Amino acid sequence: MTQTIKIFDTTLRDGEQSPGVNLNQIEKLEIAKQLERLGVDVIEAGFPASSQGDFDAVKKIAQTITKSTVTALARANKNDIDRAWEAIKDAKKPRIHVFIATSPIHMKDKLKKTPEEVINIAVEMVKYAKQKCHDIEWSAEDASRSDLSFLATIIEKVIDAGANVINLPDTVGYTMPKEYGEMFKYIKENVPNIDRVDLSTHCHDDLGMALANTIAGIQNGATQVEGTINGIGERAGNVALEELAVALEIRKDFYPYSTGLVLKEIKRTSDMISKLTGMIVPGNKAVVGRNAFAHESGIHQDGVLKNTQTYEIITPEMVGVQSNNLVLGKHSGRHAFKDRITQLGFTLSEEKISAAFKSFKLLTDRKKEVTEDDLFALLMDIQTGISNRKQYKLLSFQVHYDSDHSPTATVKIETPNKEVVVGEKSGAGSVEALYNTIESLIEENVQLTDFTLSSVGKGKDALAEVHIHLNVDNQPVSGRGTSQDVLEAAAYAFLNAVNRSFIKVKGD
Ligand SMILES: CC(=O)SCCNC(=O)CCNC(=O)[C@H](O)C(C)(C)COP(=O)(O)OP(=O)(O)OC[C@H]1O[C@@H](n2cnc3c(N)ncnc32)[C@H](O)[C@@H]1OP(=O)(O)O
Ligand SMILES: CC(C)C(=O)C(=O)O
Repeated sequence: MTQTIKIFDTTLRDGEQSPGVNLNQIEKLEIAKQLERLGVDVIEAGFPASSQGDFDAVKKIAQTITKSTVTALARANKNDIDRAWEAIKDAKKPRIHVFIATSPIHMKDKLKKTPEEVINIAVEMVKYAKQKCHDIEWSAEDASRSDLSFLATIIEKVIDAGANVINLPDTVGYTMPKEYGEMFKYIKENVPNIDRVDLSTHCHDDLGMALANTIAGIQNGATQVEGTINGIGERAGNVALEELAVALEIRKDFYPYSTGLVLKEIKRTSDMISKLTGMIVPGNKAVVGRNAFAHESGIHQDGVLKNTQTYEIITPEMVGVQSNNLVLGKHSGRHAFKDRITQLGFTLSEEKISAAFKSFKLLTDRKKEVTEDDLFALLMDIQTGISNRKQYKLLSFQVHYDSDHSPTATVKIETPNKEVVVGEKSGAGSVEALYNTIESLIEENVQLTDFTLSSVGKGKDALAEVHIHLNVDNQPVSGRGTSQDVLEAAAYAFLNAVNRSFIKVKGD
C-alpha cells in the first residue's frame, strides 16, 4: 500500500528569505497559481507581520487560491497571529502556522526564556490561534537540536491546546538522516495522541542532507513534507520538492510513499521560480537542471542510442521537459495564440493578450522558430509586467563598439514625468557603457551588485535573459529583462529593477 505524503510548499515564505530575492505581489500571486496547478497541498504564502507588502500579497493569494490550503507564518505572539489570520481568513482552506524555538541555545540566548516559559507561550498562542482558525500548525524551531524529552512534553501540550499539525524543523541543516529519523520515531513513541496530528519535516540543506533527512522523517512517521521549488531558501536552502516527488516516483519499488504532485508541471514551475526570483538553476541540478537529461560522453551516448534506460532513469517528459516544443510561427493568428496561452495555464486580460500578441509577432520577425520556452518567457513578462504609473521606459539605444576604442552608448528614455531624455557615455564594455548612460539619465542613486546572463532555449537565436541586483537609493532590488538581443535584455533588466524599486516588495 502506497501512503500519500502531503506537500507543504514554502517557496513564497522560506524561499523568499533567500538573500537578494524580492518578489512583488503580482509575482507571488502567479507563483501561487502555478503551485496550485502543480498540486501542492499547502501553500505557505508569507509572513504577514513582517511587512505590509507581505500582508497584502498573502491576502490576495488567500482570496484567489481555492484547492490548496493557504497558510501564513506567525511568531508565538498575538500581534503576529492577528496579522496572519487577517491575511488568510478569506481562504477556502486557511491555516495559521505558529512557531517558537525549543533548542537550549535558541531559548536561552535568542528568546531569553526558560523552557517552562516557552511551553506556556506555545500553549497560550496555539489556543489563541485556534479560536480564530480550525487548522493550526505548530513548529518547534530548531527541533533537531532540542532535548527530545522536552520536545515530547511541549508537543503533547500543544496538541492538547489544539494544534493539528506538528512540524519538526532541522532549522540549521545540522542533522544526519539517522538522527533526524530517530527524532520522529521518539516523538511517535513518546507523545500520547500523536496519531491525531500530521507530523511534518522541514529540512535545510547546509550539509547537503535535506533530501536524505526528509526521507528519513517520512520513514519514521512524517505525513507532511515542507520544502521549496528548486530548493531555494534561507542560507543553503530547503529540500527541493521536485527532487523528493521524482525520487519517490522513480523508486516506488523501494519506498511505499508518493505525493499528489502533477509531475508534468515541475519544469514549468521551476522555470517560473527561477525567472521571477532571479535564482538561476545550476546546469547539473537534479531533475530540473539544463544538463539533467544531456548525455555528453561517447560511451553514454552509445548506450542511450541502444537503449535510453542504460543511462536515463528519468524521462524528460515525466517532468514536463518538451523534446520538440516548436509551437507557433510567423503566420499564426490570434485564435491559435489565445488557445496556446490557455494551454500554458495563463489567464490574461484582453489588454494583456493584445500586448502579448504584439510582442509575439515582433519576435516571429526576429526569430525563425518560437518555442514553448520563448512563449512562456514572453507571457511571464507580460503577466508580471509593472503597471505602476511611476516608471522609466526605454525608447531606443545604440551601442558603438570596435576593438580599438571603449564602447559608447547612446540611450533615449522616457522618465516618470513623461519627459524624453537622451544621453551618451562610454564604459570598459558594451553593457557598462549602456548602464553608465542609463544611470546618467535617471534621478535615482544606483549601484550594480550582480549581473547574470543566461539563454532561454537553445541555438544562436535563443532569447537572452538578464537578471540583475541593484541598490537603488540604498535599497536592494532585483530586475530582469528578456530579449533576443543581449544588450537590449541588459537595458530592460536595469530599468525593470529601478521601476520595481517604486512598488511594494519584501521589506515594505
Ligand atoms: C527559522 C525561520 O525561518 S523564522 C522566519 C524568519 N523570517 C523573518 O524573520 C521574516 C522577516 N523578519 C522581519 O521582518 C522582522 O524580523 C520582524 C518584523 C518579524 C520582527 O522585527 P522586530 O520586531 O524588529 O524584531 P527582530 O527581528 O529584531 O527580533 C525578533 C524578536 O522576535 C522574538 N522572536 C523570535 N522568534 C519568536 C517566536 N517564534 N515567537 C515569539 N517571539 C519570537 C525574538 O526573541 C526578538 O524579540 P526581542 O525583540 O524581545 O529580543
Ligand atoms: C519557522 C520554521 C518552520 C522554519 O522555517 C525553520 O525552522 O527553518
